[in-house]
Amino acid sequence: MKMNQINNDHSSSSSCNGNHDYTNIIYRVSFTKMHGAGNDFVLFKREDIKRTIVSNKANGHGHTNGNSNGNNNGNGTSNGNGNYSYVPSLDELAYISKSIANRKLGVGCDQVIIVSDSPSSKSDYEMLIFNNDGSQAMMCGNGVRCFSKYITDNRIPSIYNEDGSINSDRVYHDRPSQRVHTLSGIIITYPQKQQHQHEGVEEVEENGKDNHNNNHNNNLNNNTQQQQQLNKILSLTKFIKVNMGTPYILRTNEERSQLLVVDNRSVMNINTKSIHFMKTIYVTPTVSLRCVLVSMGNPHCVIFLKDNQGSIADESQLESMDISYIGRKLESDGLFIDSCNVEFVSVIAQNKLKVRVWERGAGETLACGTGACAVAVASILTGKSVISESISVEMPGGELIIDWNKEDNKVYKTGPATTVYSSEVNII
Ligand SMILES: N[C@@H](CCC[C@H](N)C(=O)O)C(=O)O
Repeated sequence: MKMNQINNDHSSSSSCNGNHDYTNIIYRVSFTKMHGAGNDFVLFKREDIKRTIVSNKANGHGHTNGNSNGNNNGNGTSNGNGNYSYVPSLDELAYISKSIANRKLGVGCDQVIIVSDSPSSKSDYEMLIFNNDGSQAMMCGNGVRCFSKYITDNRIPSIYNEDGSINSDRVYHDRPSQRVHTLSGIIITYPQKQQHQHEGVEEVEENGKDNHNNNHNNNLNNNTQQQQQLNKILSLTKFIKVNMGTPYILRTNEERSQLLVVDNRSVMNINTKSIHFMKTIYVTPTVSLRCVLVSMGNPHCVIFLKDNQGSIADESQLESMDISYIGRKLESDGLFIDSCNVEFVSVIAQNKLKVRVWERGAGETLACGTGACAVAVASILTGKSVISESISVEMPGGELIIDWNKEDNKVYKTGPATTVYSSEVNII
């Protein structure tokens, strides 16, 4: 479920009797740029996309209308000047995401995250994810923390009340947890759980209400201003905990055909025998790698450098090694049912791992949330880490804390979500 072929003709022109006909679609999107440990995102609500169609075909003069082109019949209502707020198709979302994610011609990001209404009362919101190559992703661990902060900061109401009834007045309720529908199932975030770093720092009201006399006021104002600035800085980053669900063994193409398994994954727990997930993969005719294959809702191929000494690099070379060659090679290896993300790991201590990631559809990123979970699970399964304690996964952009809970067999991840700025972008 990775690639959505982008099949849009977003502009067209033809020449007949010397006349030049054209139709152009222009999208305007209000967005927020965020990142989670350096894995960067552009977030917006589905309804924040406005579309204008500019055409001279109807009367030979410049003309705008609200009709969509042949491939994408979006629905919408015009405000009279050709600007349309409407429901874009999945093809259009892929096209828009790829354009926005372009680091030279757009805003630039690893993934685009689109906030949508939940498809059922079982969840509160829906999160759509597109990699920067325009392919749709099933899950994004860093993205879901940013999603959760974006919902809370912008007080975006769910269309469902907590009891499952329709929230017809669209009233926002702060919830201790948010159920986020993704292509790989429902992920639960805990937006108010401040953990690590800024825990316990008090926030004051913006207008500093408790000023009583003038002398006192100046000091208080200074303090209040400082405090307000601190609040602003603190509110830019929040530490959010996420229940990332159950880890799975990732099945290969061969296994799927041999075992006739319908799904490309099967559930795993701490007792899972290593035979199921350890694989030897040839990256050249003479170089093979021992990998652990894990699904955290999306596919991961975890390579511990210490298990592959002499093959690609020593553990001490993690920071300097070129991961793009093997990353690309594995991403497109026929072994995988739908490509994969690749993690390169150095074990610093029992529960401290250093990781670099090659993401399918995005290349090397500064961090990967699902990747950090997959690495922690792989480390426990292969006896390098212990399950009863938190595992620190350090990536080039920051640290994520992972806990695999033996009781419910779920993986919990805590890490930062940071707001960078909000703006608007045109896509032509
Ligand atoms: N950065 C992500 C994962 C994004 C999707 C991935 N590239 C895929 O296609 O599976 C994360 O933080 O998990």
